[in-house]
Amino acid sequence: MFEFIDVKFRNVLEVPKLFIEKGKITTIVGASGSGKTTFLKLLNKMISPTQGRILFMGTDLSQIDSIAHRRRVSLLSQNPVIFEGNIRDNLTIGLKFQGKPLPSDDLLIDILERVRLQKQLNSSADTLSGGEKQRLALGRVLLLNPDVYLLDEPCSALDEVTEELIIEMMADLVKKNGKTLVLVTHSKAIAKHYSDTIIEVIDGKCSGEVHL
Ligand SMILES: Nc1ncnc2c1ncn2[C@@H]1O[C@H](COP(=O)(O)OP(=O)(O)OP(=O)(O)O)[C@@H](O)[C@H]1O
Repeated sequence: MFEFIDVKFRNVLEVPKLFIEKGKITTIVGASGSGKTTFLKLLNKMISPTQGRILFMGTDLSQIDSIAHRRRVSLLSQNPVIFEGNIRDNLTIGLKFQGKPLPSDDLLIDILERVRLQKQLNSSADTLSGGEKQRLALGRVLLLNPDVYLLDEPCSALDEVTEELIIEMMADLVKKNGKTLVLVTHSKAIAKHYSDTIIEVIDGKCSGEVHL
């Protein structure tokens, strides 16, 4: 689905050759500051290579409209923004930006269940804990229904049990709905258990698949 050819981004990240497969789970591991977030940002065209090329379904990303691309490839950042307002507003804000019709409350409640957030749609979002905010933001991305999910440590504020449930839910989505997941995680256990491919970034260099 993605192919990296001699890619560099400034002196931050170097990816000589790499494939990311459609319909699979690819996990990115590496030390803090090694370049994992930069890798995800290249995939959804938030930044562009300063050298080399990235192909998406065979087309150079430089030839693809950035906004159209981000509708197909959604990035959930490490510290997602939670907007003023209630849970419903926060779930639907992405759809509103995209000019898409708003879903029924039943669908929104189903999304909250999938991200294991036991809150009412009308309750305020700013009093949520860090981990609850993470799950709310994941719910927002699920509603956008992209082809590719780029999740940057989506469970960093969650306990192990909830983390497992959330990753399990995402893995199910990949299997049943043919989605593609690229996941940054610090958990080697999660990486080992769920990944089809594990990629390690070491000091800004990403040389392909590793076996943990
Ligand atoms: N646009 C940029 N220009 C220059 N340097 C950058 C840019 N973006 C990030 N960096 C630097 O590149 C390095 C890698 O950053 P990145 O956020 O990709 O790391 P990371 O592996 O995701 O870290 P963490 O696990 O702590 O989130 C950092 O030292 C960061 O300061």
